[in-house]
Amino acid sequence: EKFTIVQSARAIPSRVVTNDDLASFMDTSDEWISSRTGLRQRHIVDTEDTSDLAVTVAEKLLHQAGLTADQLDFILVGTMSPDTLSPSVAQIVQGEIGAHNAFAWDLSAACSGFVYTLSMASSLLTTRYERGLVIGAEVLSKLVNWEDRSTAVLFGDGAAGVLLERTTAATGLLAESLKTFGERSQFLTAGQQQNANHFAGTLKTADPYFKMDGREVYSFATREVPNVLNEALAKADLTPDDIDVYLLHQANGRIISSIAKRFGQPIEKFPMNMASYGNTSAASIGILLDELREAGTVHAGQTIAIAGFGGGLTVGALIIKV
Ligand SMILES: O=C(O)C1CCN(c2ccc(-c3cc(CO)ccc3Cl)cn2)CC1
Repeated sequence: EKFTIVQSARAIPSRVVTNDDLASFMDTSDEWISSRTGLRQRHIVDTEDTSDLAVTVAEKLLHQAGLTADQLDFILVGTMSPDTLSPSVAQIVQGEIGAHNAFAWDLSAACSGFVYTLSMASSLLTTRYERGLVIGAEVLSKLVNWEDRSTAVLFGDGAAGVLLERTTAATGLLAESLKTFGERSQFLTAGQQQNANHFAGTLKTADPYFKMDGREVYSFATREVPNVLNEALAKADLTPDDIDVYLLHQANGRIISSIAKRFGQPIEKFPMNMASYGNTSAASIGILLDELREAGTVHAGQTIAIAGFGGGLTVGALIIKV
């Protein structure tokens, strides 16, 4: 399905929190965190909320493209950490930038959020619309229990996105494989809200913070990511060698290494930047893509694969001709 990635941009909070910063108030260490996860630091907001980061991304994309906001047909935001349930982050962005001709909504697919949202945008561009934004934006620091060292050390805040335009060129989505395993949803949860309505019976304890069965999510990712990559490649009639670079959700360095090994591709094709950002859920692939486009590592003419995996439990892969 034909689209071009016209621009990419990212918005990263300025505050850096290192592993040692965490160790100063939590029973953890730089050695444990970096050896088990590959993370060395993360960016944590001061007063910005998710929509502030998303607005910055949208403004950068329009400025870089020399476009005005009213030239957009849609704004889609993948997030699991919205400011509010209503308005959505996408609707706040639409209002803030004055995209009078764009419809806007959020999509919630945790760490597969960018992949699922890009797939949705591709469908919009192939059927009816000309131009839109796909943004992944997260302030996961609001969902973290900062006394739970097993999860607090893993996550970071950030946003990134792309400006997409319909095209007649042979670029865009070649194939996809999106899968959801709801029966495993309890292995990675966050944001449960309390309902104390007048008629409520016994209230279940609302747990607003991240809870993760790391072993279950780890094994899920190493099993299911190769499956969706292989399925998408088969649909595109391509082999793993045909892919120039694999952009995987930046959750954990050891997970990406084991996926690359199982998938039989050199680790050089799996760039990683989680050391700098931590796990930023729906923002992670967009941040990596923007950095790699800036460095020229990802450029026109290549065939790339992007894959998300995590909460839901969800997993998904897109094969894209850039
Ligand atoms: O080595 C250890 O003891 C532990 C072993 C468990 N680890 C994990 C496990 C899972 C995740 C993870 C999280 C999300 C949520 O966005 C999505 C996708 C993944 Cl694969 C991150 N880390 C950390 C080090």
